[in-house]
Amino acid sequence: MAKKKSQKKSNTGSASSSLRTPIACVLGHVDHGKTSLLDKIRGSSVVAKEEGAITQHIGATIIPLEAIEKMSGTEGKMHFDIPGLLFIDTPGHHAFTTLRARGGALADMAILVVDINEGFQPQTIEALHILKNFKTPFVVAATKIDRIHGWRVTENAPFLKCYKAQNERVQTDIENKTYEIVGKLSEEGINSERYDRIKDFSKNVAIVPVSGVTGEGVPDLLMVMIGLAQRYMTEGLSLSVEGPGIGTVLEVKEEKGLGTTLDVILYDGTLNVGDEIAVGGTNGVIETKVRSLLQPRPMQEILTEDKFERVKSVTAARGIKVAAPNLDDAVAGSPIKVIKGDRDEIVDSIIHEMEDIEVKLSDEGIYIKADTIGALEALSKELEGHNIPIMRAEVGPVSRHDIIEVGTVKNPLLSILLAFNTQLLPDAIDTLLDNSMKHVKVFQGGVIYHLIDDYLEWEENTRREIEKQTFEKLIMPAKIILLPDCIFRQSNPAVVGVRVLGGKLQSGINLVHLDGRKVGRIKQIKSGQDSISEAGEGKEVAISIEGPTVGRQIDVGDQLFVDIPENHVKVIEKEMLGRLDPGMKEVLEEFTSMKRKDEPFWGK
Ligand SMILES: Nc1nc2c(ncn2[C@@H]2O[C@H](COP(=O)(O)OP(=O)(O)OP(=O)(O)O)[C@@H](O)[C@H]2O)c(=O)[nH]1
Repeated sequence: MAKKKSQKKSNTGSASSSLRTPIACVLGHVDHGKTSLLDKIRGSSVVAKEEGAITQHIGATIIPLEAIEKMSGTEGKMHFDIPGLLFIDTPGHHAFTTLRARGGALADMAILVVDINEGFQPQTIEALHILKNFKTPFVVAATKIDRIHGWRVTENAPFLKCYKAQNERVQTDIENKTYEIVGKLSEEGINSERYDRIKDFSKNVAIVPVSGVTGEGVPDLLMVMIGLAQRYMTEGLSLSVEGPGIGTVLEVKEEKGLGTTLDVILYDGTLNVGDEIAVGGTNGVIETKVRSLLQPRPMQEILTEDKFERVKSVTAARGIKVAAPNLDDAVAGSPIKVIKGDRDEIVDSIIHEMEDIEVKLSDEGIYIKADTIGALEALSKELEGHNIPIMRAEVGPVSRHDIIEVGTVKNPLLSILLAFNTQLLPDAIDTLLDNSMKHVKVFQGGVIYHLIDDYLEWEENTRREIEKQTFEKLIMPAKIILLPDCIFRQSNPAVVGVRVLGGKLQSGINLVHLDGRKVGRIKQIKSGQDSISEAGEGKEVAISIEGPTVGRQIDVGDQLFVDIPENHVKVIEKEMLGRLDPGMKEVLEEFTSMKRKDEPFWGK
């Protein structure tokens, strides 16, 4: 398992007292049970811990170690320094990629949710690629085990305990389905195993069978996560509680009576009311002062008028709402830092982090836009995987200017804009309707693989259409022989019976002898009384040829080629060779070798 980037070691207290709560995100395919699992994790830990002890934060929930130990029945049996786990409340890869910190993912670890009955689906793979790109350690939760036919429910029980209580068929079913997931992960270059069979967690991804509804396996899942964090990530989790606060903006939200506020995950240091802060905005870095820090009121006080409780100071890691002036332009996913020490350096570091987009750009390619840096990166990585080149990548809504830029791209397959999770501004829509922008195509969507699939499908169809138009105009190879007893007219035009020996004979084209001498142009092809435009291999037809006289320039038994122009040969050899039938290919080879006898590079 990859380690997170190491962070500055804390200089306060012992290692154990300075470990912060690891931040976890839940990812996976639509409907595979992300929300249910998160709810279950929150719900069962509320049960496990006495009322009020579980802390619901802004945008996140902390599951304290004590609650995890109680659920799994491991209290006092093992020693952990990790204080618990902080789960980001919004599941899905959009949240994951938006939440950035230190140029990577904010989440220290992740749960990849896979419905055990459905297995890997497109978004599972997409999520896996994102986790791989960010080098985020993860655990696979194989959900919906309670849907396996014959499953005996033992609510919220550890997995192994309830696994033993199942009949043999159910056990075999789980084994097989788990190994299907192992197989899929292996295709992606990842070793994995059911968690209880893993000896070295640094080399294998753990798969924990769970139910987000009946709760089996949830204690095991949490234990595995705590264990992983404790054993492999402690360096990245060291924390200077007393240092200036650093966090990531989860959401920019308008709140009644408070104006624009920021929901922030504070992952390092302390944030106080009155602190000066810097945060990334659409028009540069915003510098402002914390007016208030707010957290949700405890359950029992929910009926009071004010839904938030004010606090003076908070320390990492936790979710908190920040109220301050001038936050309207703040951007979700941007860093937020307490200004202490060198102001310019802090502002620069925010600018740098906001601009630090890892997208490989090409000289020729499509345009992409997304609502956040993380989303842009995730999209670009997936495009890279499909070998789709990107010329430009930007954060923000699609503007008129963007459409005009795309409009300058001449290649019809690349005058494309993919807008991921971001809107088209009204002037962009107007511009798209303009006649001069007819070749510009915009794809919009909120699911990366849908967006890419839509584009690829369109691209394939358009490419085929363009090829069809090009190929329809091409003169194709053909070789014919003049048949005996079929001279219908000597000349002006000569009308003769021929058999097509190979290729496709078209009217309106020129014929040459096998040595290249010119013969004349086919005026018409007739099959019986019908005039036809082309004749394939084996067909016997009558053709009228302008130019030659039978008995002089041509005669019975002569074999003739269609004279293919040089630029047509180029296109056929480059683009169509794979699609030519063997007879046509053979004729093309004969024809080009005749042409290349004197000019080796003819048609190349
Ligand atoms: N029986 C059973 N049903 C489950 C389980 N997990 C989820 N479901 C059901 O599956 C459906 C989808 O679950 P969600 O938790 O909403 O899935 P999700 O991945 O969050 O879905 P999106 O937010 O739409 O991506 C719901 O009807 C859940 O009740 C499970 O472990 N067991």
